[in-house]
Amino acid sequence: MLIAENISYETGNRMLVRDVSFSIRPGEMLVVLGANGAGKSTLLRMLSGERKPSKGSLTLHHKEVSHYSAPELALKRAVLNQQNVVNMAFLTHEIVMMGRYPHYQNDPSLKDREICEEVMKLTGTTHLSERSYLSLSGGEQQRVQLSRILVQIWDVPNALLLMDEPVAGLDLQYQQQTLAIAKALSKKGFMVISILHDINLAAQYADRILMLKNGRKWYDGTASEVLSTKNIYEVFEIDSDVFTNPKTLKPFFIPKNSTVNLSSIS
Ligand SMILES: Nc1ncnc2c1ncn2[C@@H]1O[C@H](COP(=O)(O)OP(=O)(O)OP(=O)(O)O)[C@@H](O)[C@H]1O
Repeated sequence: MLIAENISYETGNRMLVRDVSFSIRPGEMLVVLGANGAGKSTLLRMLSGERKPSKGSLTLHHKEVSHYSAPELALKRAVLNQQNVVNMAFLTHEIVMMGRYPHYQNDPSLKDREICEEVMKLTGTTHLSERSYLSLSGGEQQRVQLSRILVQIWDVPNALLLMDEPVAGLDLQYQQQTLAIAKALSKKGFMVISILHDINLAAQYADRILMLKNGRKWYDGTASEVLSTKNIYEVFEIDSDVFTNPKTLKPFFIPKNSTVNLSSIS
């Protein structure tokens, strides 16, 4: 279980995240929504252990995240960042195997190789295996990075999977596929926390949604509880209609035309 109690992050006299509390159990998928600059990535960096909260308590499986060593954390949680910079011409399968580094000393075992094969099949990247990572398209690179973090925790019970905009740059099929994989892993016992910008995808996949505004937790609940026209306006300053999808009974969001003043264009 991951429990955040009043965690804040301050840098240069600026509070980027303020007094956020929530918890997530194995089996749950939590989506974090909020406008640009709301503090979503900063929150995720605290959850991953990359940044230590300036205040508050953050425990993973009953132990403060900051008390885990880096190798210990690598065996408990995996992080898909917004940007993954790779400068060297690694082959795709080598990038994926990097996710297994925490699991072996010198050479990967048969199990490590089998996990990589299985995950690459799942993410539709097997055919890219022998290609140079640098020659891949943006969406293909994103799927390879997803594979890398999935192999890291594939065989770890109750692992924490953190994803910062995992569907950015993916086509419609792979957006659905990526979130379906994340959801299936949560049902298998993972704790999944993902930042998304697409409200309808959030409604479709999240067990719970955390809405952030100005670094604070604004709303926390199921899609039906938090995704209303009023709440969306408060958090994103956008007018919308929110209907109930008759098939899924989940909220369905349609934005209204932007009210931005375009007179300087005409
Ligand atoms: N090291 C830093 N020093 C000062 N300000 C920072 C620092 N890192 C982030 N910020 C600011 O903190 C705020 C929150 O940033 P963060 O990346 O967490 O937002 P976000 O919600 O993930 O945004 P986006 O949707 O644009 O990715 C932003 O205004 C950002 O400019």
